[in-house]
Amino acid sequence: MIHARDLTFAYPRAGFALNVSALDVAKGERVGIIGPSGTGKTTLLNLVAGLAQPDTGALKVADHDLTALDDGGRRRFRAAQIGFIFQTFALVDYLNAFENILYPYRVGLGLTLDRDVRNRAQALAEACGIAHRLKSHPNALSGGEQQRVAICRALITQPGLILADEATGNLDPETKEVILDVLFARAAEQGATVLAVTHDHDLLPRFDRVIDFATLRQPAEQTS
Ligand SMILES: Nc1ncnc2c1ncn2[C@@H]1O[C@H](COP(=O)(O)OP(=O)(O)OP(=O)(O)O)[C@@H](O)[C@H]1O
Repeated sequence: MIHARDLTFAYPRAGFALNVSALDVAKGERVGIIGPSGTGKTTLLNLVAGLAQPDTGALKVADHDLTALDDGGRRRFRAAQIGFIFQTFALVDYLNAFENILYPYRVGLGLTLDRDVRNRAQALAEACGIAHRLKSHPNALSGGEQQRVAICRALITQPGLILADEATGNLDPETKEVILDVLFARAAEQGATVLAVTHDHDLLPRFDRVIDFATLRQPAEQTS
């Protein structure tokens, strides 16, 4: 599902350079990524999602060569393939929780919002314990509730690849387990792959494989 070779990416002004020599994740695998803050884990997820373009290297995701796609191609790839749970949630303030879950259908890109999708949104919200909050806007929701809306939004399109950036970081231990159950159950139903960054070592036994980010990342050249 994911094949990366000799990927490099830099934020020159921040003096940050990422170098991933090889990353391979099979279809249906549930892979956790651990590593210290600021080392580039989110940056790697952004590259895999096509939200950032590698400076050099090869990157194939779901049979798409991401280095060969233009902006529009990457947007269509994301809509069709990726569910991204952002560390900062990235909810839309002026939409309520239900509308936020359905957001991928607002931005078009060939997705059709019908009754099945609405029913799926309702079922996801119920499974995540936020069905009673669906009329509320993000600023009226707790951090944990916002995070669960973000998780439902990532799952609503039934993506083949779920990218999760600290997806349970704002949840209490019990809710964390419930939400991971929902995430993994939905992924299993869809045969989806999960690549999840986490600082939560209690959750690691639940993954098929855990990658220490340091083993992916070769010593970075300072670009400043
Ligand atoms: N948009 C940006 N512009 C410039 N520098 C950035 C940008 N985003 C991230 N960086 C820098 O890139 C480096 C890697 O950031 P990244 O968020 O990928 O790390 P991380 O390992 O996910 O960290 P954490 O575990 O704290 O979330 C950091 O030094 C950060 O300051």
